[in-house]
This record gives sequence, C-alpha cells and structure tokens, in this order.
Amino acid sequence: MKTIQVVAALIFHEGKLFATQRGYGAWRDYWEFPGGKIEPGETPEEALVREIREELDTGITVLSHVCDVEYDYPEFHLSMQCFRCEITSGEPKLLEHEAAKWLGREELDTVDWLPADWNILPDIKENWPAE
Ligand SMILES: Nc1nc2c([nH]c(=O)n2[C@H]2C[C@H](O)[C@@H](COP(=O)(O)OP(=O)(O)OP(=O)(O)O)O2)c(=O)[nH]1
Repeated sequence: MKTIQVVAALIFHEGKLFATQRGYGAWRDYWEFPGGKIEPGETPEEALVREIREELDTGITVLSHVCDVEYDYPEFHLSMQCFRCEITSGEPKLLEHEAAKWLGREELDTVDWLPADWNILPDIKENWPAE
C-alpha cells in the first residue's frame, strides 16, 4: 500500500488547541489538525510552515515534536508527525477549511476527528502545555 507522509500542527494559545474542519474531499466535515503532505526535499518542519501559510495565512514557529501516528486508511497508509507550534504572525484565516475551533483539554473528544487522529488524543493530553 502507498504510504503518505503528513505533518500536523498542534497550535496552542491560552491553553487551547486549534482544530480545523475539512471543507472538501472524501473526509469532508471531519476534524483534523492543520497541515498536509510533505513534499520531496522538504523537512517536516518546512512542510508544516508552508502548509500553515497556505491553509491559514499564518506564520508559525515549530517548537517541538509531540507524537506520531501510523494508520491504515483503505486507500493508503498514513504516517503522520505532529508538532507543537505557536503562531508568530497573523490571525488564522480559513482559506481551505470550513470551520475551526479552539478546544480545551477536556473538550478534545467533542468533535468528529479523522479516524487516525483518535489515536493521538491521549498523547496530546499528556503533553498539554502548562499555562
Ligand atoms: N492535515 C491533516 N491530515 C490528516 C490528519 N489526520 C489524517 O488522517 N490526515 C490525513 C488526511 C489526508 O489524507 C492526509 C493529509 O493530506 P492533505 O491535507 O494534503 O489532504 P488531501 O489529500 O486532501 O490534499 P490534496 O491531495 O488535495 O493536496 O492526511 C490531520 O490531523 N491533519
């Protein structure tokens, strides 16, 4: 099966985590962390900075690696790396997503995540930054 390499941004601000709702494609309306596929020649961090600029028109700093997930979708194998990030310029604008929410630690399971993402919620809770 084909593997796709994806990076996702865990953007924290004032104790909350930014989640976005997919606006198109097979998994439309499901929730995810902004990000996308790594392109040839990019580091994961470079891919994340590019994707967040494209999707949210926002500058970020990638702070640290938090967790990875491997997941078999019917059409491909997902290999996703998640990084804690902070916004360094601009307010997020939804250029590709249909909605976004800032979720508190205890609200993480209140949205319909993409299937792979349920597996990383415990890691994210464990690594929730102290305010
Ligand atoms: N960005 C992101 N993608 C995720 C998450 N969880 C998860 O399973 N994925 C999957 C969905 C997509 O198949 C893939 C990300 O690729 P992408 O955002 O470029 O999605 P896409 O295939 O619609 O993009 P494209 O080919 O149209 O450019 O990873 C997540 O939390 N964030």
